[in-house]
Amino acid sequence: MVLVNGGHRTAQTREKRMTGMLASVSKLDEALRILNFEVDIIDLKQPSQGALGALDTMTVARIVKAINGQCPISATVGDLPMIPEVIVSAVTDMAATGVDYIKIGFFPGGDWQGTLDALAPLAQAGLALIGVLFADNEPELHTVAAFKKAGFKGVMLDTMDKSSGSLPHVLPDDAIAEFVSKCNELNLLCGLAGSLRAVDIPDLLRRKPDYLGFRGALCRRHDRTSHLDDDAILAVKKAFLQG
Ligand SMILES: O=C[C@H](O)COP(=O)(O)O
Repeated sequence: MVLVNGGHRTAQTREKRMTGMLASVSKLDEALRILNFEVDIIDLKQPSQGALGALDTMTVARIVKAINGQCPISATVGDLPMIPEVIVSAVTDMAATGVDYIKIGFFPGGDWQGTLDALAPLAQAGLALIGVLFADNEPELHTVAAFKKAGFKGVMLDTMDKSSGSLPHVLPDDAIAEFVSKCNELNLLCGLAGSLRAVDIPDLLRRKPDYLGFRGALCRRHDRTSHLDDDAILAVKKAFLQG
């Protein structure tokens, strides 16, 4: 079980093995609106700024205060270069907002190991860090062990190029299965995302990740930079229930 912020918010238990729904939102009114749909994690990001575009920390802090522990919250630190001091600074700033999880994209190039080494003390100090690997960047799945070693709480697979299709289109099923099983083996929270559509949900649920993450599928015309759409959100919720 993962307890954060003194344990008043609890991520789902590994024993339960139910897949939760992570919903990405970009502003306070969207966060309050998605709360009504009883999602499992509210993920704060600015989709117009990239795959893991960040919201400014003042906005994040305001949303954390408004949600007031009713749902776990994650936030991204942006599409940043893999320079240890740049990432550590962004993570430290984001941690001050009180979010439960901080998502860090591991983009091609740069100093991955140096970044992990620099983040390890923050993880040891209690920050719940989630590494994000990109399925359309030929992810080396053996790197999952390095996240565990650095003290990360979990790892997500997402896509960088949102026009490249949904995760099951860019990564073969056996690679997705291998990723989930590697995370389980290492007792890391495991998330799958990447332009997922409601039709992708049943097959991915069979892999039993801890979370499936969505932005585009929750929006008008499946446009991740557009507004949330209640019918689209309900279609995703329904696919979860039927899966
Ligand atoms: O963390 C999940 C992402 O926000 C997924 O965004 P997307 O569904 O538009 O690829």
